[in-house]
Amino acid sequence: MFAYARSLLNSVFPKKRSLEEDQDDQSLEHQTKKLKMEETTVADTNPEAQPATVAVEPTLIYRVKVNNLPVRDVAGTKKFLTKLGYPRFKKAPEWNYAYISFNTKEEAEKAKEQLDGQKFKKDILEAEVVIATEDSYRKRFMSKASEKKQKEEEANDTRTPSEKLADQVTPLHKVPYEKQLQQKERVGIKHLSTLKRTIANLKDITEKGRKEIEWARQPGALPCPISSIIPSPEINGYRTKCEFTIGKDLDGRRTVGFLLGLYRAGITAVLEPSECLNVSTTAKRIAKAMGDYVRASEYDVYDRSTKTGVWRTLMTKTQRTGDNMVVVQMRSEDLKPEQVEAEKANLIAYWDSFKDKPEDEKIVVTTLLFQIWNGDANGITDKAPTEVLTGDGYVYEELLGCRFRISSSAFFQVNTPATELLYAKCAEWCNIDKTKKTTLLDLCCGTGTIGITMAKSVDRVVGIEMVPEAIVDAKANAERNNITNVEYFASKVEDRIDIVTNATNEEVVAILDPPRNGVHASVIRAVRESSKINKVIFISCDAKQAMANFTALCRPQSNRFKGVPFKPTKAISIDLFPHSDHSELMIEFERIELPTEDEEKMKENEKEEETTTIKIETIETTVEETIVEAKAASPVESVTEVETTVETVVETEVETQE
Ligand SMILES: C[S@@+](CC[C@H](N)C(=O)[O-])C[C@H]1O[C@@H](n2cnc3c(N)ncnc32)[C@H](O)[C@@H]1O
Repeated sequence: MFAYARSLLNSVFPKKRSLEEDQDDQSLEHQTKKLKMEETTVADTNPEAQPATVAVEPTLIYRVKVNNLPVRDVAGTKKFLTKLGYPRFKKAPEWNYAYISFNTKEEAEKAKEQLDGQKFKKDILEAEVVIATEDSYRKRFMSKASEKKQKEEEANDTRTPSEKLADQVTPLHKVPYEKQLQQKERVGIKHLSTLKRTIANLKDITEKGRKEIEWARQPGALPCPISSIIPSPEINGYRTKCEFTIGKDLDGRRTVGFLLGLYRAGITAVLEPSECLNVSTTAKRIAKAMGDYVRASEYDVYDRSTKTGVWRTLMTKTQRTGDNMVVVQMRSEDLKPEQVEAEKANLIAYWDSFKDKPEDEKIVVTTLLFQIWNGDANGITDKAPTEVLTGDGYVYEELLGCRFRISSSAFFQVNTPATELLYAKCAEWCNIDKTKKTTLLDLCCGTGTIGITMAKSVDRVVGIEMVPEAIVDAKANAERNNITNVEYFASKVEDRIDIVTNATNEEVVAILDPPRNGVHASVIRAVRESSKINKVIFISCDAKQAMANFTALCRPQSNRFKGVPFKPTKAISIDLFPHSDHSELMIEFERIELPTEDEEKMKENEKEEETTTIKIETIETTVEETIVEAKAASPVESVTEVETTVETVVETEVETQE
């Protein structure tokens, strides 16, 4: 009888689901499972990981080996390294060390500096930078079984080499564009829900901290609204920058194109990009013409395994203004200076000859650059100078009514029409109040595009960028577009956090458009501590990797993260990379508003009164409903008995709840 009444009550007072249960609801779980697969590919073929090569090109892996870690305590190590900004590492339980991978030597050295000498548990950590070839790295971490499986898969692979290359460079090329967009939209949703869950599940949070992350503890999967993905206006041939390898194809013929990504007995095959949908017709034509040139050359192409040969890399920047930059890289160790000079003259004459060709073969190279590189790393490098052979050494691009100069080493988004949509949306979200004096912090500003296109609606723009050539471009770009309220700093943002911290004006808005792995944690700390910044627009081309930044921006205040935290308020994905599995995710973060002490007290009182009233009202209704239901469902029992029992249970409920 009592159980019956209890079950009736349970149907009216359902057991409260935890927030975690709410978040993990069926549909999301299903979505997450589906997305797990996508997630793995995101990390492997990120557009900015290999912005120029498109194909998987890196041959050197930069890792930091962290020694003196506790054996077995992987969870503790994860907590410790995540706190320092390194959530991804490799450690087997029996190792007393871990490996953290980086894209560049500089990043690895920085991490080494940070980790070396840190105290963890009872030990002082020792960190060292380890550089390995991708091949040896793969062997080190690939088990015999997976190596065998891969070999079997390769043997059963019936695709032509061109198809393999297309699958590698543009993995979604067979998926209808509408479906690609749906897939990318789901990825954005998944990242947002991960952010919410990560914040909600943070451990050791004080009562005050809980209030700061109240938004993450609300029911529902998403922390903020996400708008429909913005498609790319152009879906084929949109890439303005490509970096091609000069090597040999599967038949040993000298070829200019992308690495097929297969290593067979030290041989790396290069294939023409003819089937790659994202490469522009001009870039394909340039690659083909350079192929003809190296085939006719008396010098061989560079061989990565023996480190011999001459022709190494070709980079193209093909803008919609009609400007085309070609950068040719060679190894000169075996050549005499006069042979190098003769080759430069040949290249000038060669590219010049394409200006007068029939329309379908015509190539107008507006600037030709040349780089000598005898080092190991592959690709155009900033460690060697680039010589301008023809033109002024720049290409120019039009974007949102402004004209931008781009040098060979400067970053510029590779899909111009989609970038216009991204920046226009970013400006809309900045929602600049023109009656107020606003400073716009353009962090990781590249050639200054975002700040310059928005400069007229703000009082001041401050741009920080680590590539000095890009800052020279940014200054020239501001001048060219008659923008006078900008200031630029050639530095890593983390080395000039004073600029972030000291930014003052009536309003300060920060736009963070970092590389795929985000910014150093100190930048996020500076943004949080700069009380004038109330809005951050974060543009990320790899939200999975930027998650540590998002979390750092939103986590409650602590000794390490001071300053009132932010919360995500809206988000949108923009597809800058059709046929690849990447897109940009833009998130608006706003500083949370904490109630004052008085407001807090008033709220508490109101809440208490409200809860009591609601509970009493609910209980009254419940008693009535329950009695009616009980009467209907229990003809054999005495109605009075049912009434009494139900009332007893309700009273007990009231007592416990109050
Ligand atoms: C995704 S790009 C964005 C550039 C620019 N906002 C644009 O849209 O053209 C990232 C830029 O951050 C720069 N960068 C990378 N790490 C940096 C750091 N630690 N400090 C400052 N700039 C950095 C890169 O050189 C690159 O220009």
